[in-house]
Amino acid sequence: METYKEFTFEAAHKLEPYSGLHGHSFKVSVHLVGEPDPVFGWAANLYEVEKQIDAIHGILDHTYLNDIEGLSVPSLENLAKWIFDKLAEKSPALDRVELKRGAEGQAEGCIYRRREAA
Ligand SMILES: Nc1nc2c(c(=O)[nH]1)N=C([C@H](O)[C@H](O)COP(=O)(O)OP(=O)(O)OP(=O)(O)O)CN2
Ligand SMILES: [Zn+2]
Repeated sequence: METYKEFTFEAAHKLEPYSGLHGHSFKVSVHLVGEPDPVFGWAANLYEVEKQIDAIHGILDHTYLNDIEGLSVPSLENLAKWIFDKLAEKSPALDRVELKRGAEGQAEGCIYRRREAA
C-alpha cells in the first residue's frame, strides 16, 4: 500500500554559474509505504504527515532557498534530498519525495528514494 500527499511552494534561487536570481512554483509529492494498519489500512496517518509537511512548507515557502541551511546549492536534486531528510526524521514510512518545477507538460524534476539514503 502506498499513500501520498502533495504540497506546493514558491521560492527564489540562483544556481551559479547556470542561472541568476529567479523564482519557481515547486510541486512536491511525498510517498509513504509500509505495513498497513490493521484497522485503517494505512502505512502512515496523513494527519501526522501533514504536520511535518506544514513545518517544511513554513521553512521553504516565499524564501530565497540559497539562504536556508543545507541548501546553499539548491538544485532540484539537493532540494529533493533536503526535503526527504527533513521528513524522514519523523516519518519512518517515507519512501520517496518527488519534486517538480515548471508548468504542466513542461515541468522538470527529480525523485529522491529512501534506498539512495546512505
Ligand atoms: N539535473 C539538474 N540540472 C540542472 C539544474 C538542476 O536543478 N538539476 N539546474 C540548472 C540551473 O538552475 C538552470 O539554469 C536551470 O534554470 P531554471 O530557471 O531553474 O530552469 P530553466 O532554465 O529550465 O528555466 P524555466 O524557468 O524552467 O523555463 C541547470 N541544470
Ligand atoms: Zn531555477
